[in-house]
Amino acid sequence: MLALTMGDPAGIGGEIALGAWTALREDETPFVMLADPRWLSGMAGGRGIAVRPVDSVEEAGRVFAEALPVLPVPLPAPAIPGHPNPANGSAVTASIERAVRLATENRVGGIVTNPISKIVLKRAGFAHPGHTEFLGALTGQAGREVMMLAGPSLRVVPVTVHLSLRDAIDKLSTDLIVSVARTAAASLRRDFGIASPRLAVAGLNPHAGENGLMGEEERTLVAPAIAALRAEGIEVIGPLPPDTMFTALQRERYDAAICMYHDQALIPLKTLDMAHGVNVTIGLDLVRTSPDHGTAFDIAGRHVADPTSLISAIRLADIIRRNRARANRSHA
Ligand SMILES: NC(=O)c1ccc[n+]([C@@H]2O[C@H](COP(=O)([O-])OP(=O)(O)OC[C@H]3O[C@@H](n4cnc5c(N)ncnc54)[C@H](O)[C@@H]3O)[C@@H](O)[C@H]2O)c1
Ligand SMILES: N[C@H](C(=O)O)[C@H](O)COP(=O)(O)O
Repeated sequence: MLALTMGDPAGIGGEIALGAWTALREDETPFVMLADPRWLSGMAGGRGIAVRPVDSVEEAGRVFAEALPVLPVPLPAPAIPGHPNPANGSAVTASIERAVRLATENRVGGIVTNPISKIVLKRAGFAHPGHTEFLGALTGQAGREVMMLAGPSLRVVPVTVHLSLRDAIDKLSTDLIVSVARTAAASLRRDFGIASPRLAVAGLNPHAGENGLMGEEERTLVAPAIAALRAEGIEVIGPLPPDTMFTALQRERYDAAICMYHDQALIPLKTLDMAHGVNVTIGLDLVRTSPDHGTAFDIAGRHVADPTSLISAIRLADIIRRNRARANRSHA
């Protein structure tokens, strides 16, 4: 059993959750949603989908084939599609907190999060840049969390995440590149079952600096990180020119691309296959995945949102849960 959070109730989270339940109800990956059942029922009625408030994870397991089970998290204000309201921020974060608690108490095998709006939550007093950092704090493992986005033909791991480009470049360091890449290699082994992971590290500048002609960071920051990783026995190539490292031919050479900033990583991933991309938090004991898109306020309420990325996220959370259980058994 997995726990699915509510996300911003003015976004597409409810719609795609109903779509995911329809696709997965006969599957072996049941989930329970932590949300306001009245909000979900309002959306589900017109689509002939049943939503069932439940009191426990066990009850959720019993009803999953017939109805989308919901552990109630009441919304303080009405949810209007496309019009986010910071007054609902407390319920959005409560849903995440309860899901994490269920996971840390081993009542669920992992959590899948629906998209939140960072700016709306900030207006509601939320102190974290996004889920990734919030989950580190909630699990008592702050600083270990790393973002990976995984698609059918590419995995990317940004070294810096929700920062302006200027701040991201200032934050880059050899130590940070090494620690993020190390976490990625460990996750590829434990979560994705790749015994000898191959990493590719991107340069920061055009042409990966071209020997200092277009920037020094490849020589001063990235190359020393690659040397340190190789010294630890990790297979690494780079610094690669960022404009060509995502071609089909280049992608054959590695299992994950370590990227210097958010868009260097996420643009190729989402352009190649947004529907099947999944955001995975690696480095924590918690299993957490999420669709690779946001709240999509522009289409919320129209019932045109594609649930494929959420379905992929639920399936991947279950795969990671199983891979970790297998790895733990073989180490026992
Ligand atoms: N995991 C998360 O919580 C997460 C991830 C990304 C963005 N966000 C948040 O989402 C908000 C909106 O961000 P954005 O506009 O940059 O990105 P977005 O992914 O919400 O939307 C970008 C475009 O893609 C479309 N789109 C997104 N998901 C779709 C789906 N499932 N089916 C069909 N079309 C879809 C949208 O309609 C929009 O045109 C921001 O507040 C951001 O913070 C949250
Ligand atoms: N950077 C992610 C994306 O653009 O898809 C996203 O904002 C999610 O961040 P969290 O998982 O930390 O909320």
